[in-house]
Amino acid sequence: MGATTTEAHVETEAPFRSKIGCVKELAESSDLTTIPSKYYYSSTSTTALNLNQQHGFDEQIPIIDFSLLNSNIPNQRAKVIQDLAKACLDWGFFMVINHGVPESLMERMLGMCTHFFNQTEDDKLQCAEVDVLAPIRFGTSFNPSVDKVFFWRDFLRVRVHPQFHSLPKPAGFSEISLEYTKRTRQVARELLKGISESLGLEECYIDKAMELESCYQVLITNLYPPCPQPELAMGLPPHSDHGLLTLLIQNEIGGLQVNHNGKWVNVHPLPNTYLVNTADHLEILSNGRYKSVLHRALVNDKATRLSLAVTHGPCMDKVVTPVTELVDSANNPALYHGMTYKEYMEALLSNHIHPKSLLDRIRV
Ligand SMILES: O=C(O)CCC(=O)C(=O)O
Ligand SMILES: [Fe+2]
Repeated sequence: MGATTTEAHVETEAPFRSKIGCVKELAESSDLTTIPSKYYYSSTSTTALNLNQQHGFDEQIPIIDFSLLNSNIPNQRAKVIQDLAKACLDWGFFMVINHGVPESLMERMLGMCTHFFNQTEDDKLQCAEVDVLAPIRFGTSFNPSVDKVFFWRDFLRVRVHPQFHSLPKPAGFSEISLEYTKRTRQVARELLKGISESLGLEECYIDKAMELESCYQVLITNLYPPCPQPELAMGLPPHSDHGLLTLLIQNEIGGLQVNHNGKWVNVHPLPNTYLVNTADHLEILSNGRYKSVLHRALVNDKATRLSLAVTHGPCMDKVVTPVTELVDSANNPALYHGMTYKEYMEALLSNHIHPKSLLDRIRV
C-alpha cells in the first residue's frame, strides 16, 4: 500500500465555538492563587502503583546510539540490537542519540508548537473539535465531556499520516510539521527494524506485518502552564500509549515520569535526544514480551512545560494479534485477542483513560 501525502485543510470559516476553559488562559489570570476544585487529582484507586507519590527517583534511562543501527561493522549492529532488547525488556523507555534528525528542525518544530498555543483563544478554538477522533483537535484536559477530574494540560492533536492534515495557523506550522513527522517516521521505522530483530524476527517483519508504509501517525503537543497548587493537580495521569512507538521531545522543563518496577523515575530532558517508548501494540505484537509502560506528567508552579509526542502505530485497518512466531500453544499461548487498530483507538479515545485498561480488556 503506497503512502500518499495529501493535504486536507481545516475549515477556516468555522462556526462560532464556545470557550473550552483552557488551562493557559486560566493560569494567566492575574489573581489565580488557588485552583478550581475540578482540577483536584486523587488516585486512591491505584495506590498499589504508588501513583499518589509525586516525588520521583533518579535512575539512568537506557541510551541507544541510533547511528550504530546503520553500522557496516556487524558487531556494532548486533550490540545495539542487544541494547534495544534490554531497554525494551527492562524499561520500555529509552533515549535515542545520533538519530540524524537536524537539531534545528526539532527546535523549529517546538517553536511552532509554542506559537500555536500563544495564539488567541479564538484562533485556537477554530480547531476545538468535540469529536475525539477529529483529524485536528485542540483541547484541554483529556476528554472534558467525560473527565471527572480535569488535567492541567492543553493539547493539540494532528493526524499526519497516511493522510497529512494541515493546520492553517500559525503560518509555517504545516510545512515544518510535514518535514518533522516525515523524519520521525523514518527513525521509528528504523528502530522497529532493530526491535524486530531483537525479537528474533526478520528485520522487516514488523514493518511488513503492520504495513508501516501506511502507518497511523499522530502529532500531539501538550502545554502545561505553571500551576499555583501543583501538588493538587495532574498534567497527564498515568497512561500507556496506544501505538507501536512514541518519539517525544520537550522544552527544558521536567515533569515527565516513567514507571519502572513500580517506582516513578524522573525524565531529565536532554537536548537533541528523543525519548522513545514502546506502546500497547508492541506489547500485543510481542505477546507481552515488550511491555507498554505507564508514564505521567506532573506540573509545577514556576515555568511552562511543553512536550511534543509523535505516535507511530500500525496501519489503521490492520487486525493486530501476537506474532505467530512468538506464540506456542503449549508454553506460550497468545495473550491478546486481535482487533483492528482503528477499533482499539475508537474504544480508547471515546472513554476516560485508565492505566492500560484497554489492554486488560483484550487479554485472553
Ligand atoms: O508531556 C509529556 O511529557 C507526556 C506526553 C504523553 O505522554 C502523551 O502525549 O501521550
Ligand atoms: Fe503518553
